[in-house]
Amino acid sequence: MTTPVTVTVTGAAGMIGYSLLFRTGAGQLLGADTPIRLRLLEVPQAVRVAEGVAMELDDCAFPLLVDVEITDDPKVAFDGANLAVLVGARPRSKGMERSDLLGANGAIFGPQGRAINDRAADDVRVLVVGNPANTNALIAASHAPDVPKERFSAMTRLDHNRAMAQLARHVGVRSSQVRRMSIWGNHSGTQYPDVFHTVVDGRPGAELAGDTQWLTDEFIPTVAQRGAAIIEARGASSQASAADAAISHVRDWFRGTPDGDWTSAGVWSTGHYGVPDGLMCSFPVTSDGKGWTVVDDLEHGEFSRGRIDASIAELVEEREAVRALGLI
Ligand SMILES: NC(=O)c1ccc[n+]([C@@H]2O[C@H](COP(=O)([O-])OP(=O)(O)OC[C@H]3O[C@@H](n4cnc5c(N)ncnc54)[C@H](O)[C@@H]3O)[C@@H](O)[C@H]2O)c1
Ligand SMILES: O=C(O)C[C@H](O)C(=O)O
Repeated sequence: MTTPVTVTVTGAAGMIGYSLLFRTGAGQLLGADTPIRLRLLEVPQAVRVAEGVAMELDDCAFPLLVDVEITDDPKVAFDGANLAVLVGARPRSKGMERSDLLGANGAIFGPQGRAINDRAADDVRVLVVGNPANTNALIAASHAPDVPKERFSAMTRLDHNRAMAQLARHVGVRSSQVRRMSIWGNHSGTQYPDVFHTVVDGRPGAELAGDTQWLTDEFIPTVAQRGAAIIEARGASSQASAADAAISHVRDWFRGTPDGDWTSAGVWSTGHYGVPDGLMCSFPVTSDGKGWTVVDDLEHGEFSRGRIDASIAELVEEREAVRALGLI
């Protein structure tokens, strides 16, 4: 049997964890040929719930699931991790300012970044799901100086999938007929879902983008505000779709994106498209199974550029805020 891959999941007792862990056990994260050793990290008061989740994982008798360990200690959780999926985060509570939220999450993602640096396997890759995902990823990466920055990514795959579904519905095709969607910027209301470079049922998406009213009044706000709309409808944030997006993100990262297509992920910027260095910014990306590569040379008109710049400005603001708090 192949050597098991050690996967650490934080926030294992939470809602996304409850979807993600069972699909992981079933082999959907890394493929049906890869045995997995799971390490679950939770805060002390949620360890008992995580133990219950682990009991249910046992009861599935997943052939690929070699072992499940639960801990409240990041050093133990990330020991030997080949993949870390950082889901656990501090949600925004009533009356909490954005800077309070960034500060509270900094206190989580800083120490976790440090523990990944000190304890994880040499080939560790880290996906940050917990919000604010881009800036949490930036904080974690900043505390892991020995881990190459390109091994960290922030999840914008849910936005990507939402954009594919909305575009497919608008055109009247299946989402499998939409290729080359791109999410630019931050996983927030300022994100820019870009249809200009899509190919829809073999036709250039730029033709559809001619319908500026649909783009501006429907498509962009629907995608960018979808998380809030789900919270309003369910009374809880996206759970199954977020777990599904995490699965797709990891699968493409480890097994490669399909030929002729790309996906979207928040990655460490190194000057692509004029984005300042060292921001965890969403770009269109491909993977050869070893790592992400930003898709180069896409041209942007004024409409797109203005929106991309607005989202980058927000990422810069968040970086300044966590810098001012001494978190990076
Ligand atoms: N990037 C995205 O597209 C996306 C989509 C949906 C949700 N999210 C975010 O994902 C996060 C988790 O969502 P959820 O619905 O599972 O929330 P949840 O509140 O149900 O679960 C979060 C879990 O994290 C745990 N946790 C908190 N601090 C921790 C720490 N220091 N170490 C380990 N575990 C810790 C909590 O105890 C809780 O069990 C939230 O921040 C949410 O906003 C991101
Ligand atoms: O949890 C949220 O605030 C929303 C979430 O990031 C989402 O996009 O569904």
